[in-house]
Amino acid sequence: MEEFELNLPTFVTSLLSLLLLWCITRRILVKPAGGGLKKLVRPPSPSKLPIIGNLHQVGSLPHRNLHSLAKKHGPLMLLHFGSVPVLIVSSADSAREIMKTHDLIFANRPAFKAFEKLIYGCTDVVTAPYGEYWRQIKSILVLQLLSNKRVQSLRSIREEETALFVNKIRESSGEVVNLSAIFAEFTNDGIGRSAFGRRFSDSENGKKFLRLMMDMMELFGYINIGDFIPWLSWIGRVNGFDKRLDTTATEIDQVFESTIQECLQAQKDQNNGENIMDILLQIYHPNPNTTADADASIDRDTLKSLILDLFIGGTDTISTTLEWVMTELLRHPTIMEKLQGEVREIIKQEEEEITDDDLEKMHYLKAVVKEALRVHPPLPLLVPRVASKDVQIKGFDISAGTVVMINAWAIGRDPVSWDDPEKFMPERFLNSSIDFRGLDFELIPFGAGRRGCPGITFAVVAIELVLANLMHKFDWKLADGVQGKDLDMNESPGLTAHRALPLLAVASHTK
Ligand code: HEM
Repeated sequence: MEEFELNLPTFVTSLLSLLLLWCITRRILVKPAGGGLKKLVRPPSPSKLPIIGNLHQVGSLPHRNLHSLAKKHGPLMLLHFGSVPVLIVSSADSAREIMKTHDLIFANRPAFKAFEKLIYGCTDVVTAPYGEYWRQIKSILVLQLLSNKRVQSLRSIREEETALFVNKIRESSGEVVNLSAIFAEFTNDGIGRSAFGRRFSDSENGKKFLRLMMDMMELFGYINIGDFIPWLSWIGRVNGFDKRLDTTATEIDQVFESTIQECLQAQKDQNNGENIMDILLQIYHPNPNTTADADASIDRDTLKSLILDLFIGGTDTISTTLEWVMTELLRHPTIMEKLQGEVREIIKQEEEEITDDDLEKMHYLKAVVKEALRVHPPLPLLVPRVASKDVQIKGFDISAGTVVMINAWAIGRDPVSWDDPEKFMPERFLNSSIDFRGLDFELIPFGAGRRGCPGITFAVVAIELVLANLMHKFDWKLADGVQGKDLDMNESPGLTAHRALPLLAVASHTK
């Protein structure tokens, strides 16, 4: 009988090969309930490169590049950013599947390093993992800070800031004004006053905070290779990304600490009008005589991260919307005239204040804002979600851990949902019930479902009020004789899609 000899290298090699084969087949084959092996059906994918996957196809304006890819591969497309599977959703139908039918499975957010470092370990509403903690802080945000009652109570701040902003334009009547810069200052000061009771542009600390916010938004927009290819995360240490994260996080915290101390002092001196920081300090420190330090650090971090959400959510998005609304109106003078006609018909006197009740009567104004949000959603890819378990979407198998990006920019231009989608035509909304509150998936600039934006009312009232004032009090034309058709329409890279070039226009006072 031939003796069986154990050849160790051959045995180890065979064992490893079998193990590898098992891992590979396990990835692509699963056992269905009835037994047997079933091949997983993945959404179509463009071809990818080793290691980086499809990262090279994303470019600096991902919503545009992904839209072009989706035209070839379909409204559900599977890409790979390094080793991470990323599902790109580009139709209303597929978005409904993600944010309504399977909303719970897609209620999580991916944990990117920039979020973790800059937002106190993802302790805020935007980036917190789905679960009990997120539910608690979202309800604080929704019920205490962004409720209709609160939005109403912040009305005087909104109106005062709008009046200041109108004055600033009036003073530069006949001269070129940089509307992009004015909109950014307006939203920062509005949120600054609502959050801390003071205008940011007035103090050194405030100016520093604004600079840090800009750094933060830039860092959020940066693709950190380590988030997608973990074994390359050392690159962040070499290229300075990690250092920038650390420095920005430390500086933001210093500004927060001194602002909290100022607010506590102002509370003691009773010389502060109620603002969001005060409300948060009351929630976490019911006894006004105890200092915030006495409490657990999570409370203090949560407080800071909730304030950060107001800035992340409520400044860039609102100013970007205003920038694009005015861009479209300057490109379409007939639409601007029609809108001015509506506003001036409702508010007859030049010095009359525009109230929230007046806004309710301005149907064309609402249609103009909707149309601008359709073609220029400020967050064109919304905020990414992640699948918490395996699920089937429209017959395709999606694995747990897949990141999901919903291309609201592409959905707003989908000819399946919209006639003449490239045309700026507010009239399409006049006899339509389509709204942006998360029920109509062809128009989702604010997302939808559990993780949908809680700041819609806050944002929309601010945008409508500014726009109504701009239309009521001024006539507008583009600066330097630029014709509407020649206006640069490029977007800048980053999380929010601003105009690449500032919007320059000339206002003249209405007679
Ligand atoms: C034009 C203005 C705004 C736009 C276009 C916008 C858009 C969005 C989008 C697309 C999301 C993600 C939704 C999803 O995943 O389904 C979101 C989430 C969020 N927004 Fe807004 N937003 C705006 C204004 C605001 C304002 C004013 C605030 C607060 C003051 C705010 C606070 C938030 C928060 C906290 C979340 C996270 C919700 C969660 O993950 O549970 N947003 N927003």
